Amino acid sequence: MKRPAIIALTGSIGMGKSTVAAMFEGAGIPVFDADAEVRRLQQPRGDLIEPIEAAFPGSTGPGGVDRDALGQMVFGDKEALARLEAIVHPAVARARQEFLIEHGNAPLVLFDIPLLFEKGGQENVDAVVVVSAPAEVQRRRVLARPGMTPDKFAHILSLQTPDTEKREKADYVIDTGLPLSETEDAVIELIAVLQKRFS
Ligand SMILES: CC(C)(COP(=O)(O)OP(=O)(O)OC[C@H]1O[C@@H](n2cnc3c(N)ncnc32)[C@H](O)[C@@H]1O)[C@@H](O)C(=O)NCCC(=O)NCCS
Ligand SMILES: Nc1ncnc2c1ncn2[C@@H]1O[C@H](COP(=O)(O)OP(=O)(O)OP(=O)(O)O)[C@@H](O)[C@H]1O
Repeated sequence: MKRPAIIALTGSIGMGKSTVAAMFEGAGIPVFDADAEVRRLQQPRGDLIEPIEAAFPGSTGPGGVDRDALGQMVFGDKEALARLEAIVHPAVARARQEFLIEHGNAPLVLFDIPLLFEKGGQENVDAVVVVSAPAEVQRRRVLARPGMTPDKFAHILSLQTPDTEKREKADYVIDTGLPLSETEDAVIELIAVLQKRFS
């Protein structure tokens, strides 16, 4: 059965996945955003509220999952993070399958998957795009975020496949250390290459 070519977009914290995914979307490519799906499912009445509250008492409230509180419970505790992932990731996988069915006639779709290499998902996609910028650019961007500390940043980095390894494993690398307009030009060029490759 014909299905869209699945392009995975990944990259480490602050490398620009969301920004580049928005560029693909702006160019008409359907985008599945794993992180946005997690946020949706963690909102009030979302499917993940009950199981997360049961596993992490006090981590939800009237506003849904309190992500700062939950982050404090899981970042720094490998066992707790694994328990959270076991709740969240199957729900995301289901939503991704539904998305694929919904866009069954598109030639290309983009899956924005922050933990693609960490979870071995690269086997199930047709091409992998990695967003990457110099480490000092990444650091500056991430430390500018509210609530981020050098320790938290270092810890999250330690959980993620190193950028150099991601670049090596990528089919295509998008440089996000450039001015936005240059990255956007590179994205448009890449879409043309992908359309040709998967036509
Ligand atoms: C723990 C939560 C509530 C913290 O939310 P918060 O808004 O504070 O942080 P945010 O989601 O922006 O994550 C910050 C950085 O940590 C990274 N990160 C998030 N979860 C993980 C993880 N399981 N392993 C490694 N890195 C992670 C993100 O890619 C990002 O670079 C949230 O990250 C979450 O629900 N994580 C579990 C689901 C998950 O694995 N999501 C990532 C892929 S879908
Ligand atoms: N050329 C560029 N490409 C992408 N992002 C850029 C570029 N120049 C500056 N930026 C800025 O860098 C930031 C990248 O953040 P973004 O949320 O896209 O990263 P992310 O990889 O999705 O992060 P996280 O893994 O933490 O969710 C944005 O504020 C964006 O405007």
